[in-house]
Amino acid sequence: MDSAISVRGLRKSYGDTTAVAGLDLEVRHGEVFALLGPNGAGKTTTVEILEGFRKRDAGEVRVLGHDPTEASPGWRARVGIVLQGTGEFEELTVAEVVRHFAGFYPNAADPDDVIDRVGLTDKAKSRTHTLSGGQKRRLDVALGIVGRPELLFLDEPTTGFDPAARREFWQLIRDLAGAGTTILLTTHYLDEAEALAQRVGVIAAGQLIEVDEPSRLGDRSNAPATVSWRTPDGWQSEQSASPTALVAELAARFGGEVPGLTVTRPTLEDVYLKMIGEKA
Ligand SMILES: Nc1ncnc2c1ncn2[C@@H]1O[C@H](COP(=O)(O)OP(=O)(O)OP(=O)(O)O)[C@@H](O)[C@H]1O
Repeated sequence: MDSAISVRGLRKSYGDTTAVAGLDLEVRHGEVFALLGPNGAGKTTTVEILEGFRKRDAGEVRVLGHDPTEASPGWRARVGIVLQGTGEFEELTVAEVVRHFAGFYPNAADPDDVIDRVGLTDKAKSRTHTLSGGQKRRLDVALGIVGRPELLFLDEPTTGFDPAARREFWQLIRDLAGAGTTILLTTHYLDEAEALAQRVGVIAAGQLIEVDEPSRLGDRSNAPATVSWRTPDGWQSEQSASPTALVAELAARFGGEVPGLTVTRPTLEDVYLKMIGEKA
């Protein structure tokens, strides 16, 4: 089956600065794919090329089967983009802005339903300049999904959200994914990538250096575990490739409960930081 996004050898420079240096990427239909990478790695440049907002210097790009530089209105209607900020509509209410945007699409969702899904029903009659930062981001999301896109681009969607709002937003993303929407997410929150994405790709210095499921990235699932426990002299830890055997041995040694026992493996953040550290 064709990929929703297919990129081969993508390159883009700004003067002497190489932003994207031969990047390859495949995003399957219906998956949530998270792009991770440090500041300046080339994520925004890549995503804006895929959205048809920037021209590339070289490489092949297909988004829903089309080259974004030749974007037709029909293609645009199938692609949802969550932009940051709706400053020009400050005097309109939330409901008015969402209805206005719904008018751009041939097959728009019901605006009231979209407002409800992003949790802004209480604010539907408020002017947008009175919204909090997190509420403005929810409105941005509403505008990105009102056209019922097949593919949704989300650039750092939960920056500024409180923890409860983030969980609600994650549920919205899961609902959209469950309904078959393909989602390309950029985020600096590793827990967000882990919670939402089937696969994550790490960009460093303009190239995709690894792609895998979050639980397997950097061979994380095979990494040694750290087993820690308390002894009369203080804490002790040991790295072990077979932590179950070590825990059994400790249980025998202590004759039952091992004081303060924890078994941990590297987190997604641990493997990610190691990966981009090696690349730097
Ligand atoms: N319009 C521009 N003109 C000149 N240089 C640019 C422009 N846009 C981006 N760059 C440069 O290209 C490189 C990649 O930037 P980009 O915004 O794609 O990174 P990013 O991975 O999205 O970073 P962040 O996580 O900080 O958003 C950086 O060195 C940046 O300074």
